[in-house]
Order: sequence, then C-alpha cells, then structure tokens
Amino acid sequence: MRFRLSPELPRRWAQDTAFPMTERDRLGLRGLLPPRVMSFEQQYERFIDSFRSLENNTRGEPEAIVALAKWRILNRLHDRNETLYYRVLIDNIKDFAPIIYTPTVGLVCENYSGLFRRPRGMYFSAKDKGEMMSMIYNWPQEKVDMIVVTDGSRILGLGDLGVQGIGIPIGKLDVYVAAAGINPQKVLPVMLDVGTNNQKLLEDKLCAIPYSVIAYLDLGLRQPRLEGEEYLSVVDEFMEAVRARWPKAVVQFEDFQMKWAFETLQRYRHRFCMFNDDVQGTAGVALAGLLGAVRAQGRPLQDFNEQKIVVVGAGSAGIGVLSMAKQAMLRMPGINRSREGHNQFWVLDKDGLITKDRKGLDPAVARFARGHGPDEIEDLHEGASLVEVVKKVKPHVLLGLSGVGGIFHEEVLKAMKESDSPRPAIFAMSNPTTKAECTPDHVFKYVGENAIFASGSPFTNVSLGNGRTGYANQANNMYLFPGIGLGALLSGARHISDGMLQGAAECLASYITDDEIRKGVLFPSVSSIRHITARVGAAVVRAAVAEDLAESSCDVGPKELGSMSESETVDYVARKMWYPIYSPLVSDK
Ligand SMILES: NC(=O)c1ccc[n+]([C@@H]2O[C@H](COP(=O)([O-])OP(=O)(O)OC[C@H]3O[C@@H](n4cnc5c(N)ncnc54)[C@H](O)[C@@H]3O)[C@@H](O)[C@H]2O)c1
Ligand SMILES: O=C(O)C[C@H](O)C(=O)O
Ligand SMILES: [Mg+2]
Repeated sequence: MRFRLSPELPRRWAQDTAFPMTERDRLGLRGLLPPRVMSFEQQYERFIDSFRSLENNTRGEPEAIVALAKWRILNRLHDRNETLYYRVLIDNIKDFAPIIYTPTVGLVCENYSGLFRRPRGMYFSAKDKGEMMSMIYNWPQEKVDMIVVTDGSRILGLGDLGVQGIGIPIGKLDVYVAAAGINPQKVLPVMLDVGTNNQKLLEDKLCAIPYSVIAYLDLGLRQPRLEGEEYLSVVDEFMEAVRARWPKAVVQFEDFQMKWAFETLQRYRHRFCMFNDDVQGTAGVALAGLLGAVRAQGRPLQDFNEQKIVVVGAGSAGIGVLSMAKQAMLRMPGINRSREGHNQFWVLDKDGLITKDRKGLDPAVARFARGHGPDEIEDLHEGASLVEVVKKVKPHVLLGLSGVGGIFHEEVLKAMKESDSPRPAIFAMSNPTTKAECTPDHVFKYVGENAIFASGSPFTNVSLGNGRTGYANQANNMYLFPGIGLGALLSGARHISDGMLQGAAECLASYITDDEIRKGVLFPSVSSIRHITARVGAAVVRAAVAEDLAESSCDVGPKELGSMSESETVDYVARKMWYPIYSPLVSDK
C-alpha cells in the first residue's frame, strides 16, 4: 500500500508548495499541489508581502481592527505551516512580538472565544477532577519540555478572563520558541479552567468582537471560581499528571491572581522544576532596570543602597520586585550593616501608601510597610496619595505595577522633576499598553529630557529635537523567562533556586554597556532576544551547576557542564536552540 498524506499535513511537517517532487511522489501528494515547487525563501517573501499589504490596506482603520487582522494573518500561518511561522517570527521578532505578545495578545484574550477556530494546548477544568492522570496522555506529542499554565484569573492588567486566558500561555510559548529555541513540538500551553468570577462571562450573554457583527458565547465553565482546598486539589492533580508523563518538563506559572501566585509558588517550588514568571521573572527584569538607573546617574552599583524607590502596586509583580531588590541590596559589597533594617521603599496599593498602621496586611507586603522610625518622612501618613508621596520622598525611581493606565499623570510626573536623582527613572510596567501608568511622551515632557523611561508594553522612542532621542525601553519579563526556562531545562535542575534567578537578572543587567546606559538605554533591543537568551540561559545553567542542582536531562551531564567556561556554556546553550528549517520527510534512497 502506498503511503498517503493530505496536502493539509499536520502543521509541523507542512511545507505547502515547497514540497519537492521526490517527496510529493513518496507521500502520495503528486497532483494534490500546484505543479510549481516554490523555495522556502519564495514562501517567506510571499508571506511578508501579504503582511505588508495588510498593513497598507488597513491604514487609518481603528487600532483594534488592525491589531486583530495582523494577529489573524499570523495565527493562520501558525495553523498552516509551523516552520515558516517560526522563521518569520524569529527574523522579525521586534515587529511581531507586539502582535503575538503584549499588547495585542490582551485584546485576543478578551475576545478569544469569538476568535477560536482550532484548539491549541490543553484544557483541564474543574470537571476533570480525577481524570487528569489519564487525560495528560491525550496530548499527541511524546515529549514535552516546556509548559506554560494559567488559570486565567489575572490576565495582564485586564483581570479575570476565565478560559480565554489561554492566549497568554500560547503567546509566552511562541516567545519561548523564538527566543530560547525550544522545539515547538515540545511545548504545551495549558488552561486550568476552575471557573470565573467575571460577571459578564458568567451571564452567558452573546459577546461581539470589536467592530464585528459576529456574536459568540464564552467557551469556559460557567461557574464561580473554585476556592481554597478545592482549587488547590485541581492544581495538585495537574502537577502530578505532568510529573507522571514528563518528569523533566519545566512548568511556568503565568497570570495567576496574587494569592494563588504566591501560594502555588511556595507549594511547588521545591518539589517541581517550576517558577512564577510574574513574581520571579518580572523581579529580575525590574532589578536589571533599577541597577541600570543607578549606573545612569554615574554612580557605582553599591549606591543602589541609597536609592529611594516608590513602587505603585503591591501585587504579585510589585512584591516580587521588592523582595528581589531587597535581597540584591543586602548582597551589595560593602553594605553598612547598620543599614540592613533601613527601608528605601515606599509602597502604594489601591488604598494609597502602605504603613504599619494598615490593618490585615499580607505578611509579604508588611515587610515593606513604612513605620514610625527616624528614617520616616514627617506627614507621610497611612493611605497618603501618590502625589503626596512623590512630592515628599523625591524618589530616584517611580515604578508602576498597578494595572492602572495613566496613574502617573501630569502632576505626579511634574513632582518627579524634583527627584533627588539627576536622572529620574520612571518604570510604567503594567500591560497591555492601555494599562501603562504613563507614556514616554509625557515623561520626557513633564519630568524632563534627562529622565529615563521603561514600560512593560512597547512604545516608540520620542524625538527630543536636535537629533536627540528619549528612549522608550521595554521592561518586560520576556527578557528573562525564556532564559530561565531554557537554563533550567538544559541543566536538568531539580528545582529553580533563588541563585539561578539571581544569575539570570545579573546577566541581563550586565548586558548593556556604560555608553548605552548614559544615553538612557536600559534594556537591549528585542531584536537581540536569542542572543540575550543564550547568555541568560547559560547564567542559569552555571548557577544550577554551582548549587549542585543540575541533573542534566540532555546529552551533556552536570560534570561536563561544570567544566565549561562561561563562553563555552553560552555556545552550548546557543547550539541547543531549535531553528526552523524544512527537514526531508522521506530519504532519497
Ligand atoms: N512588565 C512586565 O514584565 C510585567 C510583569 C508582571 C506584571 N506586569 C503588569 O503589572 C500589573 C500588575 O500585575 P500583578 O500581578 O502585580 O497584579 P495584582 O492584581 O496582583 O496587583 C495589582 C496591585 O495594584 C494595586 N492597585 C490597584 N489600583 C491601584 C491604584 N489606583 N493605585 C495604586 N495601586 C493600585 C492593587 O492594590 C494591587 O496591589 C499588570 O498590569 C501586569 O500586566 C508587568
Ligand atoms: O505578559 C507580559 O507581557 C508580561 C507579564 O507577564 C504580565 O503579566 O503583564
Ligand atoms: Mg504575566
């Protein structure tokens, strides 16, 4: 019997019109495709041309229409031909990241049930209790290396989007393939659908995609979110199922609401090779930015201990950043022991400045609450407003992880002009773009041209006149999570330690040169993401080896990893990255 395949091959083998004649013959495809055999380069050009004409044809249309149209054309390619999709993504990551990742992925999640055409990833719901151990074997791929899981409870700054949050693991894993070269056959996006507390989704009313007449129903469970032990038993069962089938897989927790982000991290971090990107990945990126802000002032890194930092948002990300920054301060060489108890942070949440007078404070937040000691600034009372805090503290850095768009308004930014730093730094890290605490235009206008700006979602640089540029840095955990996951995978680490995360953050911080820092460039261009990830991944491998956590799952064991120099480790990590090329499906012989 002849071996037959449909021209609609599974997307991972598909070559479409590029199938050579020998393969068409052997696979029974002759006559099922147009006769001309195109090269990969011709297919690539054809896609880029159609993308550019889509851009031209949608010029002037509302932003949401354009963004969704761009997402659709990329998503269709993803469905059709995985090799071409990832090559296009890798080569054009700076242009395409804003489509498959923040900000467009936020819009996609908000409308996911309506945009849904084909499933991607796995769904484990509250109704699957007791079934997960067998369900996990329904995934058709033998091997999975990287899993990104969400419960959809805090999608970017958009809140509880229930099952529609699956768009986030899909986008994060696309970044894994593009940045860390994880083989797309070995990634698994996962949605844990434990219900939703989003009233609109629970009402089961027909929804509509922006500017579209197509109505749809939400695809998730229609029940309030599970809580307490019931919730944890679902996550426990999922984690055990993963361990049973893929004991070496790395699991990234993403966009869980704060209480579950912390609880699951504590529960699993020493038992599984897992991390929480919003808490730990974000912390490392923010720390690299904070150290960059010290260098930009022309000060040595030890002076990090003297910086006054106002953090707006005391959630999973804000507290993650504060904890890592505090640890880094305590590690600084020559730190004066008497300053160990010194609190350089002023933290605000939705009720204003957090002080020890606040009732019912979460212990993780209480560590950073302002007290009544000699260090304190007079009149800064419990619940003080952001403007009051900035005016009185005159911070070196103002960092937002609040999920509230525009909260760094004109008055706040003008107050930052009086900062004690010659280069006041403003980090508007909330996503997507609509939730950014401020824009770079406002920062350079109201704080001044010496300001430093970074945001979670991409903005364009600002022209300051006379050929000068105000840099709009992107401070997003995408600079770290791919390297953390890849480094953990290649070292076969039993778990992901603080030392491995610290190694990742320090590596990113040292990536930028003093010249760039002086100009206000704190983070490298997203175009270099593979190069950065190779370095970060190597730093994570080396930290795992140094801490004796490596049990390498690859061809190179911990002993050999330990004998590699730094640059040899970087080369090794880079060599392990998957790169999209068409592989012959049948041999010529
Ligand atoms: N740039 C990045 O890499 C990155 C990483 C993680 C999270 N984020 C973004 O950070 C935001 C927060 O994420 P999270 O996980 O910490 O969320 P979260 O819900 O756990 O915390 C949000 C915090 O903001 C506070 N807040 C709300 N309204 C406020 C107001 N008006 N003034 C001051 N504080 C206010 C809340 O009280 C809470 O402490 C989201 O928009 C997310 O997209 C960005
Ligand atoms: O997803 C992102 O762009 C960053 C971060 O993980 C977030 O939750 O905002
Ligand atoms: Mg996230």
